[in-house]
Amino acid sequence: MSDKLKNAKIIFVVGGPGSGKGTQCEKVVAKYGYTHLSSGDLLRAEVASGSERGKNLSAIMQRGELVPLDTVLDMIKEAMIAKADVSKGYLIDGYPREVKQGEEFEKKIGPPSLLLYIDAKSETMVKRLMKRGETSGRADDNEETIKKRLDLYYKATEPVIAFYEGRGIVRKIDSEGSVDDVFSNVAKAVDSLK
Ligand SMILES: Nc1ccn([C@@H]2O[C@H](COP(=O)(O)OP(=O)(O)OP(=O)(O)O)[C@@H](O)[C@H]2O)c(=O)n1
Ligand SMILES: Nc1nc2c(ncn2[C@@H]2O[C@H](COP(=O)(O)OP(=O)(O)O)[C@@H](O)[C@H]2O)c(=O)[nH]1
Ligand SMILES: [Mg+2]
Repeated sequence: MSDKLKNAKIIFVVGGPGSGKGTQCEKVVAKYGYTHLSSGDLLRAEVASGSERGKNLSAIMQRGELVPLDTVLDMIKEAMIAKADVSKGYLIDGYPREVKQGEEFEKKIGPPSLLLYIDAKSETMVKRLMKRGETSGRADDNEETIKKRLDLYYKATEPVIAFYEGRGIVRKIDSEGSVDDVFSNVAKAVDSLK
């Protein structure tokens, strides 16, 4: 476990693609001053940098597959350490994507206090992503890749929720409603930490 992050308050934000994780995280940042780290955003920044590592990542992400565990974890850890002196806590968005990622995170960084499970129906997620794709410029917001991302979510990521349920830290949030309705439930869960 890392020294600088020893007492860090950590919230995992898990849910399917397009469920509204990023949207809710922004609101938690505004209200609670947490640091938002989206693993997808970190990877996209690496791709945008034009680095050799970024080129490899780009192809994997366009196929809707998972990039190697160590790559994402190192990026998250670096970003956490950079904010350690000023952060009230961390929202880790879009990670863990599989149980193994959670286990490695805990070995290298520490345990989460809460897992926010942002839950929407698959039709809702597809609809939101197709709409987001009109303006996002994301290479993976297209019908074919969305389908692969959803399949992988149900296969690899849903077991993560069951894994942490055993520890009693999962709060399931229905995200079919409006952004503000969803946030009122997210806020209750975050408040329960204090
Ligand atoms: N821990 C992670 C996070 C992201 N990715 C890669 O980055 C892509 C985009 O991740 P993210 O932005 O988190 O996408 P989604 O959750 O699918 O969508 P959203 O931004 O809508 O949450 C994933 O499909 C995957 O290829 C990954 O491999 N491992
Ligand atoms: N109606 C509705 N739309 C939402 C909600 N949350 C997010 N969206 C929309 O759904 C899309 C995906 O949201 P995003 O936060 O990027 O989801 P993520 O993929 O889980 O990070 C965005 O275009 C949002 O505008 C919500 O609670 N209600
Ligand atoms: Mg997102």
